[in-house]
Amino acid sequence: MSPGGEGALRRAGAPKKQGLGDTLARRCLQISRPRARNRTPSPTRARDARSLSGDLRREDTRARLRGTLSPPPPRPPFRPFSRNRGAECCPKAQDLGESKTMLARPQGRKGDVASVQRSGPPGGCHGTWRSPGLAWPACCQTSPPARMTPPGPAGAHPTSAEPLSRSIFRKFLLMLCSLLTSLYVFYCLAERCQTLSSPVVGLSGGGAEAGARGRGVLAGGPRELAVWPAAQRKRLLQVQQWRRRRPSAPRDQGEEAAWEEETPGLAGSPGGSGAGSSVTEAPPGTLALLLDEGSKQLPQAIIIGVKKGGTRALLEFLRVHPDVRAVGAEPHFFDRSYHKGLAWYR
Ligand SMILES: Nc1ncnc2c1ncn2[C@@H]1O[C@H](COP(=O)(O)OS(=O)(=O)O)[C@@H](OP(=O)(O)O)[C@H]1O
Repeated sequence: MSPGGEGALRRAGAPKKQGLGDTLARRCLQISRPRARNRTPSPTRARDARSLSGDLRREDTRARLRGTLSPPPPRPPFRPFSRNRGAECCPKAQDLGESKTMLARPQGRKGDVASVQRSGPPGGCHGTWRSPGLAWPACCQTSPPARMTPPGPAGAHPTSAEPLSRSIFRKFLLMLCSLLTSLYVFYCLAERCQTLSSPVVGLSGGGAEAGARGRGVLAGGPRELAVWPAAQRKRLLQVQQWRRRRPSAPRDQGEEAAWEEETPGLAGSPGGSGAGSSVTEAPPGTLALLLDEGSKQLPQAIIIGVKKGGTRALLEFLRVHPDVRAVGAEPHFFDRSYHKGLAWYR
């Protein structure tokens, strides 16, 4: 309304209204007129604004008493996963009929309460406040709502008991899994140790049990043989072959001696290597072979070569054969230790 609007109305002879509308119009004119000229705040304008808001409140109260203004709608019952959760949180918004506006268009999926929570303001409110002339409700700015737990019996805010128990349950599950895993690893290690310590016992194979198995050296068979180191495995195979090739019966002295000549290093023991043999009855070279001590025989072949002539490679190739037994390092007998004699060389 223009500054001269009131005078024009009076000149036109309009009846002077003493109601609230007239008062409001006059107040508005009084406030807007100096604002157009001078924008500096003055105590008079502040007083006018305060009295205007007081008038508005009084008018609102009168209207309520007269029943012209509808009473605020009742609050809906609590629904934990309802879309109107923002409105429940913000009773001010509900009073103003803005509950739908507050929940309009969250950033996440439609109806997703979690996404609605995420799209709220830093104060913790659920929705997006779309009314330009209204400020955020006080409850949204001061008290962010707890998660989707229902309120307590006294109507208090929901507590964080449920997430706490869930995290404890998760930790318990994690601990249980780690405990089971460590137990399984421990069991596997124990079984492995047991498997490694058994072949010496299997060598004896004494009595009827060994007889039932025939002439096997290892009680556990190839499974046990596989876990042994390569050198010992080869020794065991040698012993096994020696036992197979050895004539069992009848054993006359001549045949035995001939066979021992044929297989030096493996034979040469009066102890029985037959079906009922035990560790004590095994040929003397067997345990020594298993313990990698050697049988103190002179070599049957010697590799001679110049430095960098590939002698090491030749030795390794020959060592692969189960019937060949070679020394680990170069003995250097002929050039360094010849004076020590053949006893040392054996
Ligand atoms: N089959 C074959 N063909 C060609 N070259 C071979 C072969 N076998 C071994 N080599 C090479 O021989 C070198 C090692 O020889 P030696 O084992 O006699 O060396 S040593 O003197 O015993 O240390 C060593 O050479 P370098 O690697 O230069 O030291 C081996 O690579």
